[in-house]
Amino acid sequence: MAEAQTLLEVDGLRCGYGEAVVLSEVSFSLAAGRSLALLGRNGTGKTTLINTLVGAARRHAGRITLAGREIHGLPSWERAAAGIGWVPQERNIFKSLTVEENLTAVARPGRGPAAWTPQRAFELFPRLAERRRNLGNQLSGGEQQMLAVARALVLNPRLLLLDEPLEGLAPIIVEELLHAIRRVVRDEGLSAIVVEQHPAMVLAITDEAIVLDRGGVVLRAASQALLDDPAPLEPWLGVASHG
Ligand SMILES: Nc1ncnc2c1ncn2[C@@H]1O[C@H](COP(=O)(O)OP(=O)(O)OP(=O)(O)O)[C@@H](O)[C@H]1O
Repeated sequence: MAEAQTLLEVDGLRCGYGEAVVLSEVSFSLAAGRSLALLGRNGTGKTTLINTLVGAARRHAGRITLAGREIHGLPSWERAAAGIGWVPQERNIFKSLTVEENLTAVARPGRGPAAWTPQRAFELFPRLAERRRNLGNQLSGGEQQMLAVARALVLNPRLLLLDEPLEGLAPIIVEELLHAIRRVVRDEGLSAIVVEQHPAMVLAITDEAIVLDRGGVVLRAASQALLDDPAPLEPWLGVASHG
């Protein structure tokens, strides 16, 4: 089998905020069509890593390469144009626009029948289709999260970054979101990095996992292997590795 093409390469990344260094040396790569769970205890720098990939935190050293192109010197909007789709923890949707306007305002044409359009996003999230004329500020937290994911999808990114997409949501919504994310990353093969503190759910929808601690990557393994035997997670996530 031919080796899958590398989509994202992070090499010797040192990053943080201002003068503060949160991650001292992070290196990993992600092949096209693969998905990665980004795990780690509270405050280990998961969000900082995502923010550095999109240009919202400070890179002190190291390289970030997307599809062979160095992007670490580019401003955020150029990274988005290069194919990075970002769903931040804060779900920054437009609250004074309708659901539909949130999608049409940012949609960018993709290639082929699998390209994401507002219509396809509504098929993925029927709850959003029902609320297409509602304003962003009339949505529940779960619906806002679905809209944030849908908005990232209609930009037709090459790489989707989801920062704790399940946090604080009701169980029924978590199920719906997981189902949708699985469809997008597993069935349709969109490359993705999914941040989570609690491994069980995210391991079930990703191909591989890395764990951050002590300023770098302390573990990398296949998600299925960690589901079968979570023991390697124990030193880094403690009891969380069971849940
Ligand atoms: N804007 C900021 N300015 C300065 N320091 C920050 C900022 N945001 C986060 N930090 C610090 O960076 C460190 C890593 O935080 P980060 O949010 O990346 O961790 P995390 O693994 O995503 O944690 P969580 O699971 O709680 O979201 C923490 O010590 C935090 O206090």
